Amino acid sequence: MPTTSSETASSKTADSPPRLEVSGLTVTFGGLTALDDVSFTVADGETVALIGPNGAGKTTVFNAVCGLVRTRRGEIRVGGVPAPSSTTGLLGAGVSRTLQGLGLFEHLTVLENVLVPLTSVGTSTGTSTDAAQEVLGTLGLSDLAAVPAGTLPYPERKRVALARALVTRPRLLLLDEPAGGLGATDIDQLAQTVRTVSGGGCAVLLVEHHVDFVMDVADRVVVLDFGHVIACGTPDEVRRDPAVEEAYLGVPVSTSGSGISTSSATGAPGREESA
Ligand SMILES: Nc1ncnc2c1ncn2[C@@H]1O[C@H](COP(=O)(O)OP(=O)(O)OP(=O)(O)O)[C@@H](O)[C@H]1O
Repeated sequence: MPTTSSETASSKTADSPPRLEVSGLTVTFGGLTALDDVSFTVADGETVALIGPNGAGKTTVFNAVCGLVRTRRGEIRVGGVPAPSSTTGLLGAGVSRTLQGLGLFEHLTVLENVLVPLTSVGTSTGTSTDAAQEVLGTLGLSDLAAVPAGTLPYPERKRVALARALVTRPRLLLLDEPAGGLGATDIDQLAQTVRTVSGGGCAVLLVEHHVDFVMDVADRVVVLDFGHVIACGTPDEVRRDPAVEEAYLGVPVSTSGSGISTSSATGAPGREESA
């Protein structure tokens, strides 16, 4: 069997607690079970991708980690202790996230947007500005620091949102569809940024439909379908898993090269494409 479910949905570090540990997470919305007994971990320096069809429960995992939805059962631990539920508590625990909708303050400048989380945790003005300028430089945004965020093209706005998530130097970074809406050059740059961040010891959990990007950056992939973990493993293991092909990736059309190409030309399959 190329992959298993929750048994191997964990990283292999035994000495220290995982940066993120999700155990038996169950979330319901009225009569709908959005997540059912979901378990996985993300270790320091590891990049784990959550993939699955639309409505599989990926964003609900993020919202549960951030205390935005009530969990019916299960436990979420960050660095070995129960995850805080407030924004400031999460920032204090080294947790940062981006949003699918970016959530930028469009009338504020790029620099002001990036300063927001540092203001929330009471970092001094000088230290904040230095940190913000540094992350803007890293992401190639220095020249845009004084520009209102709402006037920028989508790829730049997306980088601003990433800069805002990185400015606190997170130990756990949650990225919600970071490659969505980006072209090939921006995706390559994003992949390099993710590698640099995880190479510095940050645990990265990303939700993403862009399969090629996922297979490029992820150490492990957790596949959700209808709120269940149906597979977990390395990108190659997950690609070869028949259950994943059936639920999400579609029928393989080529097995040459380093991995399997899927029938999706966009690299962004959905539930309807796997029928
Ligand atoms: N606040 C909510 N109230 C009711 N149902 C919800 C709520 N949030 C999510 N759901 C439902 O829970 C299920 C999982 O949704 P979720 O957004 O987590 O899926 P997803 O995998 O992130 O999907 P997508 O890829 O489309 O973003 C869906 O059926 C969705 O309609």
